[in-house]
Amino acid sequence: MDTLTLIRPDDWHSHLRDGPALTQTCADMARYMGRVIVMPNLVPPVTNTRLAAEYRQRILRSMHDASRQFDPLMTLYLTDGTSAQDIREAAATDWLAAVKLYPAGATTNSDAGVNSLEALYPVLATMEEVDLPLLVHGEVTDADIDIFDREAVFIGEHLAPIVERFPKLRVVLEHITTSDAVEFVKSSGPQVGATITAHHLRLNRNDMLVGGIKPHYYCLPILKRRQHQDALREAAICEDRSFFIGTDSAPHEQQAKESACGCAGVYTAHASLELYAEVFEDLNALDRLEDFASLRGPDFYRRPRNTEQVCLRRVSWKVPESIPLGEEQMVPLGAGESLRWQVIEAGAQ
Ligand SMILES: NC(=O)N[C@@H](CC(=O)O)C(=O)O
Ligand SMILES: [Zn+2]
Ligand SMILES: [Zn+2]
Repeated sequence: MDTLTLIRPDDWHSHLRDGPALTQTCADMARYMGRVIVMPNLVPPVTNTRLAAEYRQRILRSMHDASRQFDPLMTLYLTDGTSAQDIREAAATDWLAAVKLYPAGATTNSDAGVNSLEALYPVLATMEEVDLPLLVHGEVTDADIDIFDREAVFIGEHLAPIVERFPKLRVVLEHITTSDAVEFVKSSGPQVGATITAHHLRLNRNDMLVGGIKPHYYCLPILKRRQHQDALREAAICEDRSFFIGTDSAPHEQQAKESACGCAGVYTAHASLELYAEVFEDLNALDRLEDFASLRGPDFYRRPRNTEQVCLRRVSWKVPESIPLGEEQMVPLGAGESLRWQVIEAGAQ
């Protein structure tokens, strides 16, 4: 098989950043994606509908030069101060698609995140009532919990109680990294979904740490051991439709990652579909890629499936060593390496 045609995918978890960075991130998204769930972890964070509307306008403006447009679906950043009124205002729009929970201190730009989840239960009750999904960065931040255990502990201590207490609340456990997460999602009802990134499908912690530390593989939740990677690969191609695409493409300037204290985040938007296609091919499951990338997400979010198509061609091409990010440069996943599939540009279809 030398070409692969899919209904146009969507990216259900992406960081576009702001300002000059939008030129590159939006152009990359526009090449593949019909809709993008835009993460709200700007500085300052996107905590209400007005800020989200302004951010959305900046994104739409920076798409002017892109070959085509994607539909930015915005998210609200949950804080200790989020009110039921904030939730109702968000739910009244059709472009504010979800609310994002960052435990305070868990990841990049999460200082304004939630300190006590239990204190926000009234807000979660409103979200359940108005049917606004909760997206979760699922890691505890306790200093005495090992970084490799933080997702599993979060699931047991925080996520399971939420899912039990709010049975109709739609929840997405974002960028899952462990077999514990896979098992939890499988054992929950269809209101609990999970996104899986291309880098967590392709890499494990040996890739990051053996033979020298690779700062461009450092992201949160951190890459886990091989057995967990295998569980994610199995989940991505299994019959359970709760697992779907979400790249967590997260650009950082090269200097900020190649540093004594490097930032967490991996940029994959330059080749998102190609990176997933290689994994699915390695698993002999290319026929499952469309369901994962293009169908399950809209079904979970209760939005129409896209009607356009994208076409990939089997051709070897080399990922650039670095690409622009505003005035700076960033190192994308697979920099300098060859990929086996390439999306044929929209104009050439
Ligand atoms: N995944 C990451 O390692 N980083 C993300 C934040 C996030 O999604 O946790 C970022 O914004 O850089
Ligand atoms: Zn996250
Ligand atoms: Zn993210």
